[in-house]
Amino acid sequence: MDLVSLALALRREAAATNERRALVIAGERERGYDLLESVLDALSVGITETTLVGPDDRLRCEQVEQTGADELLGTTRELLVLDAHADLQPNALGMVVGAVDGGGLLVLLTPPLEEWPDRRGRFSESMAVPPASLADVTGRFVGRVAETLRAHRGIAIVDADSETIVDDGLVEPAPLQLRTSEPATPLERRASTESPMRFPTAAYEACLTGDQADAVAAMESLFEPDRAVVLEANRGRGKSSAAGIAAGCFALEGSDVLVTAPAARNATELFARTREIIDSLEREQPDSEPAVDATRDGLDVRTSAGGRVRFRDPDAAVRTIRTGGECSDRAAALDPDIVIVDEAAALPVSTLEGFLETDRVAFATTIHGYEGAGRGFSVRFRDRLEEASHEVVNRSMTDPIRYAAGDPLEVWSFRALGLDARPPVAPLVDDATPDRARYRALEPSALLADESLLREAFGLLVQAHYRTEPNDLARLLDAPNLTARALTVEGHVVSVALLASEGGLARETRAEMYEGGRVRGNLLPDVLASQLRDEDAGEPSGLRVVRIATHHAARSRGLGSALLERIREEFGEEVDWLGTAFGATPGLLEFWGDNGFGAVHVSTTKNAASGEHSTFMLAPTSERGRELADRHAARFIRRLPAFVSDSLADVDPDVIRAVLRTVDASPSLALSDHEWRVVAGAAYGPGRFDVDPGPFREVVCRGLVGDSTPTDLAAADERLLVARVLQGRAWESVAELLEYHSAGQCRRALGDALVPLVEAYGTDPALEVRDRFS
Ligand SMILES: CC(=O)SCCNC(=O)CCNC(=O)[C@H](O)C(C)(C)COP(=O)(O)OP(=O)(O)OC[C@H]1O[C@@H](n2cnc3c(N)ncnc32)[C@H](O)[C@@H]1OP(=O)(O)O
Ligand SMILES: Nc1ncnc2c1ncn2[C@@H]1O[C@H](COP(=O)(O)OP(=O)(O)OP(=O)(O)O)[C@@H](O)[C@H]1O
Repeated sequence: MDLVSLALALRREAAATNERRALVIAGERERGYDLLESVLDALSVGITETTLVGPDDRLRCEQVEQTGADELLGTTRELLVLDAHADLQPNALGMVVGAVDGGGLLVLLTPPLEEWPDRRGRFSESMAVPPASLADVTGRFVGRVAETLRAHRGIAIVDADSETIVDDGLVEPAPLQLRTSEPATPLERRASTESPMRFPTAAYEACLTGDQADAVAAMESLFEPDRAVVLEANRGRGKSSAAGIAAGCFALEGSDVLVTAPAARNATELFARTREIIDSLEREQPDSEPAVDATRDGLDVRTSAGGRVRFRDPDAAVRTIRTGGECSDRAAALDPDIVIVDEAAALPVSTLEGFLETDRVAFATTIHGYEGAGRGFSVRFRDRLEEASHEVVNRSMTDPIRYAAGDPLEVWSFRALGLDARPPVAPLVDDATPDRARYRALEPSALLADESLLREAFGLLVQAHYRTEPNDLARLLDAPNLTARALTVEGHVVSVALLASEGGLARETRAEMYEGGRVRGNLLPDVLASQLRDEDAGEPSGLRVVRIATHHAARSRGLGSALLERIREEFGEEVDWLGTAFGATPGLLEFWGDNGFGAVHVSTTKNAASGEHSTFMLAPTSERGRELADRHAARFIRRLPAFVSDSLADVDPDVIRAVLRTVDASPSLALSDHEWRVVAGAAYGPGRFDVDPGPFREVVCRGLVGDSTPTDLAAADERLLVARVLQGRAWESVAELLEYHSAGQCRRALGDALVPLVEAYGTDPALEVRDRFS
């Protein structure tokens, strides 16, 4: 068989099964393009159905760079060509495979497969983090891709240089078994369930799979108040469409449905289904007005029953819900009846929480995305959803829509990119304890040799962290600055940490950082040098815990702490410090604080993904590390009063309290006699905080920094001291935030909260004031 016949045979097979096939053309690049041209001529796929992903615009079709492959998300092509000669971006590979339609073909242009792992492209360069260089970056990830291409079905491999077919990739599917009965249609499936059908039958006729019908049926529960529906699915299972069909049905009933998603373009499929169902049902009613698109982009659809489906970006959507009818913006003023959040996993948890203020809400979320295997939704938001008053209806969707179940390219890409990596099932680890656990390194070679170890370790990292992507798997295997450690029980991973070497930088690199230049990796030295203006911060060497996770079935038993302890034992002699940076929550700050990490900085802006401010922490392991940590802790407490009232004024007071508690330094307190009289006057007498906040801030910092907080200070007092004194929030907003009846009550409470601080630190003039008023 020649290459053209092979390509035609692959396409035929793909079309017959509604699966996808891949053709790898491996060899010299120009030769590969020559062969590709002949394949394209023979396949005669339309230009609009073909895309080349690669560095040069060489074919007569759309072309995008690998770094721009996210344009393909949510779209499909019959033919996708990925030119991986000069570079392979792991995330792009995932997105490209995801965009091949059922019946379609993926063509990969690669160097000779045996040489491919030795090539270094832009992605490899991005892993050359100083002091390491490109020569230290390995090619294991590409080796894994090549090996899995060889091993998986449905993937043909052609040697372009010798023009030989190494593997024809044909699966030769058995002819379809004669079925004794036709499977139920989505409508029949819905009709066969016990619950009465509340959407019109057309809604179920519009569904493409039984799973989708189940999802639409779950959405019917939003007819009742206090319901939250969660639709979880891999990509391309039709969850957005299910939500769109349901939105249309509610609007046909006269409801106002607000749809939100990270970006308007994410909502196009949803609105397409909404419009289809509304158009089809309104056409049946002779005297009805047609659905009106009030906006040019089609993201506002109305029905003759007065219903509406409209898009708002997430922040505007939350504002709409919070302000309800009191909003001055007329368009936003309408309080929606139902809110649908699409691609919820890509939104910050703080934004998601805002949607819980509405009583009928649906979240559609991707489990294994091609752009990332993010599970932020399940990791962080699930608990909060369970605590809310809504009754939660969960549906997961597994039947793919764009191609048949069991499609070989999905199986291959999930394996090669770790997209379906999962932690061990709970029963395997739920009796894990620190003394039964074994500490082990997860060397790349060991991970490659043991697929189940790799799946468990990477799966745990994915599950624990919002947006762990194929790029992260590649980094784990190839980046010279990264390493991983785990605790296992009976061979199963129960706790895992990803570690990055940082610091140990040459003088020139440090100077570059200090002068604002971009130096790869080295997050902590970079923040300390470029933002906190410490040119020497990159000199000591350190180990940053990039990510740590304990299996959810074994948390709070000391495993995470034990893992950190073992890491400290192993690396303590080699490095000067351990460090970490993460989206600050009170619980996590407590975990790190208990493990000897002290905060030295909090980012001035929120992390776009987590919606939280990052905290930077150090735990010294040598004298040099101690000097670095002490210097930054001392500077941190010095700048705290001004810093918190400025950049951190909107942060949750509990986060600020937790940050302060971890700081490894004690602020000095040098108020003048007069200043002490002012503070004591507000604590015991008619004095006022707002006429001279400076001395109060110093006293409160002294009280809340470190772990020697006066014991009679209650948590509620601490919150008030943070919100009013340190953050400088107005009385009214503090009263509202902390649920005081009035600003006046809040004022009086502040006086009381100051008392333990004056008792603990006040000098004689302060005590004289106290005695005078008591
Ligand atoms: C750089 C980073 O990776 S930061 C991100 C850390 N990872 C995650 O958030 C992933 C999800 N969480 C986890 O996997 C785990 O909770 C870890 C890794 C944070 C802690 O692992 P564990 O094995 O539970 O740690 P360990 O048992 O030693 O300590 C638990 C203590 O940490 C604190 N803690 C940790 N996380 C939380 C939290 N989310 N909320 C409240 N307290 C917490 C508590 O003090 C807890 O003790 P408690 O349960 O008695 O109240
Ligand atoms: N009921 C339907 N009618 C017509 N087309 C549909 C239907 N359901 C899904 N599709 C098509 O299948 C593809 C995947 O559907 P959809 O975008 O709803 O899935 P998804 O699970 O949200 O996937 P993704 O996460 O990739 O957005 C889309 O191209 C969509 O047009």
